Amino acid sequence: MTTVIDGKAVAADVVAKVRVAAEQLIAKTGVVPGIAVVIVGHDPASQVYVASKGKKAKECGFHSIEHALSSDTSESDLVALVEKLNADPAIHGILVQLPLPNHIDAGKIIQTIAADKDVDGFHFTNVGKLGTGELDTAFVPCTPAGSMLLIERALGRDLSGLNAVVVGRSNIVGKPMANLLLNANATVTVAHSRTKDLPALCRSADILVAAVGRPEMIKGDWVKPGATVIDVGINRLDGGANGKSKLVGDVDYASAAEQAGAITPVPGGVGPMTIALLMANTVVSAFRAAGQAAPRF
Ligand SMILES: NC(=O)C1=CN([C@@H]2O[C@H](COP(=O)(O)OP(=O)(O)OC[C@H]3O[C@@H](n4cnc5c(N)ncnc54)[C@H](OP(=O)(O)O)[C@@H]3O)[C@@H](O)[C@H]2O)C=CC1
Ligand SMILES: Nc1nc(=O)c2c([nH]1)NC[C@@H]1CN(c3ccc(C(=O)N[C@@H](CCC(=O)O)C(=O)O)cc3)C=[N+]21
Repeated sequence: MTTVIDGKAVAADVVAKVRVAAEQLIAKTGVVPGIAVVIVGHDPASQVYVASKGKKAKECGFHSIEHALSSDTSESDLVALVEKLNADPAIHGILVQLPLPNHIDAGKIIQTIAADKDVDGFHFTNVGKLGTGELDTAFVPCTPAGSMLLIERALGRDLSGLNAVVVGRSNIVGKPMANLLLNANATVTVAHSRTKDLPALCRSADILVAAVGRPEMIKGDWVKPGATVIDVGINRLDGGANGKSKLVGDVDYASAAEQAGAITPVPGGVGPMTIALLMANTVVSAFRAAGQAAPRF
């Protein structure tokens, strides 16, 4: 039987733990975890994510602020805002929603965020710590960290001896995902647009992570029977109910579910975990700022 991995339920568990941790920190030290989300421009999908981040932050008992800037905001104004947030003791986590408008150098903005408030885990310091296995003091990017929690829950054992294939090599998903799997002792292959015979490579995977951005690209006959399939893809297609767009992953769910041992749906898989791990990283940051041993998630 195929297990459908319920990312929504696991995310709700994580959020509940974050809330308890925040209450304990507040009771002990008076420090209230604070998160600032910055959005530039009016991309509708980005606005949806930013709204749900604010809502979850309130659920966790955090101090939560949002800066919505117009799409013609200059790079120097954005740098100045990030520097102000870096210096604000009430803020423990800063997230600048990506993508940014073309006239702003996203890399420059990311490196301006103080590494100890970089709850996205995109700053060089955090990338380096993940690469060298310093996970106790790193911030790990939320989507791969959330995917890893789902993998651990689905498999319930150490990953030694298992083959993992990550399709996609972006800095925000594919590469950090590969590093996490390697840290967990899986044997990892990272595939991308130049990979030869991707279907055959995917068929070798006990753990298959799809982070490609191509709707339903990975078919059932690319999936090894019994494999754990994690679909990171979020693709909006026309033709949903009531003229709305329909959300699909990078995996052809219907055919892949026939082969997989466990599989994440889209929506309701990795997406909710991303937001839950953002809350987890923020509460961890607040514990560190207060000089307290941080909880683990
Ligand atoms: N659930 C969530 O919380 C999140 C979901 N996402 C979703 O995950 C997906 C990936 O995001 P992201 O990593 O930012 O995307 P990017 O566009 O940055 O990276 C896509 C990767 O896929 C590879 N690729 C593209 N086409 C193919 C192909 N035909 N065969 C093999 N590899 C291919 C690219 O290869 P190359 O490097 O050679 O170009 C690249 O490495 C998207 O659907 C995005 O919306 C992203 C972030 C969070
Ligand atoms: N600095 C930065 N950090 C990010 O982490 C970041 C970002 N920029 N830019 C955009 C991507 C994308 N992302 C998602 C978050 C939640 C869902 C999510 O909650 N998805 C729901 C569905 C939501 C819907 O209906 O649209 C689900 O899959 O069930 C999806 C995608 C975070 N990202």
